[in-house]
This record gives sequence, structure tokens and C-alpha cells, in this order.
Amino acid sequence: MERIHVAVRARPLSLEDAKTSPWRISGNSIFIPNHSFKFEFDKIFNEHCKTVEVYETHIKEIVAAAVRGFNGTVFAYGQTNSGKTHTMRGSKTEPGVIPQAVHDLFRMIEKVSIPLHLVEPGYVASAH
Ligand SMILES: Nc1ncnc2c1ncn2[C@@H]1O[C@H](COP(=O)(O)OP(=O)(O)OP(=O)(O)O)[C@@H](O)[C@H]1O
Repeated sequence: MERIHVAVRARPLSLEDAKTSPWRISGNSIFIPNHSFKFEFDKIFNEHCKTVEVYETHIKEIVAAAVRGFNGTVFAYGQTNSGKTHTMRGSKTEPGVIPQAVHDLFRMIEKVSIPLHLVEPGYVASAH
């Protein structure tokens, strides 16, 4: 995996927004029809994707690498209401990547033979 991986997650639009949003997704690109620009990303998850897919695609391996001693960071960036909390924290019905990572982390720790691990959880949310 590349050292830095940039993925976009599109969230479902309201009916009103869907009428006016000019943006279209094609593969891993976002564009406005009849305009020359096109923005390419490592991965685009469309509005139908579930958080588990986001987690399984890129984040699970970062958690696994952390257990092997590698540093890793996952952060969500976006305008207000774009779905950062939905993706990171989630809900009971659709857990976010944080609860999925914590679950996996302890499952992986149980399996390795090193007797002692120190887990120091932290969570930072910033609004500017
Ligand atoms: N992929 C999604 N599927 C369904 N609903 C979503 C999705 N992403 C976000 N939402 C809903 O959209 C609303 C805004 O999402 P959320 O609170 O996660 O945004 P945010 O980026 O954390 O906003 P803020 O920066 O203002 O805290 C919430 O009601 C959330 O449940």
C-alpha cells in the first residue's frame, strides 16, 4: 500500500440536493459534465457503500500493521454534514470505523504471543 492513501466517501444526497448537485462519479474520479476538469482519487466510495466496506478496504490493514509495530493514521476531513462522524463513529446499526478498529485490535492482540500490550485510545475532533 502507498504511504498516503486518499479516499472519498460520497454520502446520499437529499432529494433537493440531488436535483441541484452537478457532481458525478465515475470509477475513482469526480467531475462535472461538460467541464474539462476531473479530480482523481485513490478510491471513491459511492453513496451506496456501507462503512464496513470502507473499513475492510483500507483501514483494517492499518490496524493490523499497528499490531506489528507500525505507525498509522486514519482521519476524516470534510465540510460540515459531509459524513465524518457517520464514518468514524457510526451508530449501533452501522458502526463506524473506530469501533470496528477497536474490535479488530483486541481480536488481533489476543492472537499474538507477546504477553503485554498497552493500548491508549484517543479521539480528536477539530472544527475550524
Ligand atoms: N454514508 C451515509 N449514509 C447515510 N447517512 C449518512 C451518511 N453520511 C452521513 N449521513 C448522515 O448525514 C448527516 C450528517 O453526517 P455527520 O454528522 O456524520 O456529518 P459530519 O461531517 O460529522 O458533520 P459536522 O462536521 O457538522 O460534525 C447525519 O444525519 C448522518 O447520519
